[in-house]
Amino acid sequence: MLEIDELSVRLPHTARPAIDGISLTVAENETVGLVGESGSGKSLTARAVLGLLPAAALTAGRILMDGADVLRMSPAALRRHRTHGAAMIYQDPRAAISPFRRIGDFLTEILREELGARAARARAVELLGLVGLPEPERHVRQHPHELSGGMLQRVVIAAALAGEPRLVLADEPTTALDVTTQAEIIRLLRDLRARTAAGMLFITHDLELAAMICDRVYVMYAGRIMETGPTRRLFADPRHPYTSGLLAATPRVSDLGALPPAIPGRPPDLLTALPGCPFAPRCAHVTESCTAAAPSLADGVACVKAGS
Ligand SMILES: Nc1ncnc2c1ncn2[C@@H]1O[C@H](COP(=O)(O)OP(=O)(O)OP(=O)(O)O)[C@@H](O)[C@H]1O
Repeated sequence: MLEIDELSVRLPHTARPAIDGISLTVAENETVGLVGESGSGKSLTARAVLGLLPAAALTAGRILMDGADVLRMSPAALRRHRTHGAAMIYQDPRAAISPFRRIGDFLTEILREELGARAARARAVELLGLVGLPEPERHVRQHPHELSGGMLQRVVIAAALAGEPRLVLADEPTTALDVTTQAEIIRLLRDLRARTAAGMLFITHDLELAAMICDRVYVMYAGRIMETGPTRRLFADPRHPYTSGLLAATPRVSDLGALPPAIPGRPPDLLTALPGCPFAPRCAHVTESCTAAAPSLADGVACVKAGS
């Protein structure tokens, strides 16, 4: 359904591409994780899929959605793509919905043009029921401040589902929520997956969270895919030192206050060119060949050591 083919995105006044030749697929009914630290290019990838890159960005490669290239769509095709093709669930529901608008108006905005006011309102009520809100008829008349963060995130999910999109892009959809609500939203997304044929690209910095919901995972670093594979395999047998580092650095309650080992150093910014493997400066297994040229993704891993 979604096939990203060698996508590169370069932003103005930068020394290297923010997205550097990534290839990625999502099939119908599949949930795929895109995992990595802040700044690795995850959100930019989602924006590219929606055709929402900054105007000054230079792109190469293709983003095929059911065979049509998003990077070459007409404005009319793009508009259609953003409701029925791919829809985004954003991180912070309070930032996504204007505090002055009723929930019903927020939802019908997307539907009114196609369905007319009456049918749009009925559909809004139906959608609120679909995402598990207890009193849809009442909620359409309410303002955002009358709902909790978790309820509002359900409204945002309902809005994303309004056009029955083929693909849902979920960008850190639970980061702004407390842990109980986070678990409820993950359960809802899993449940919706069983009831719709939509595929999902689930973006997170949290590998554990990705494991709860994703069939496959892509691990991204400095605009490149470092490793990819079925979630279970990736967890049981991480092959790239970055994946192992991310897993080891995930805090667990059972550690009883002991801090997990962090990956030393910071991810690189966009102002320095990186001739070799972008992870090399932080990698415990670095060899001379790592800094000479960036290893390409072969057999699911982009690493000289893991690939040998
Ligand atoms: N509109 C923009 N203008 C300039 N730089 C940008 C723009 N959008 C993103 N970037 C830069 O591109 C890089 C990738 O950003 P992106 O938001 O995709 O990362 P991310 O992995 O989603 O991180 P986060 O989890 O913090 O959102 C970062 O270095 C960021 O500063």
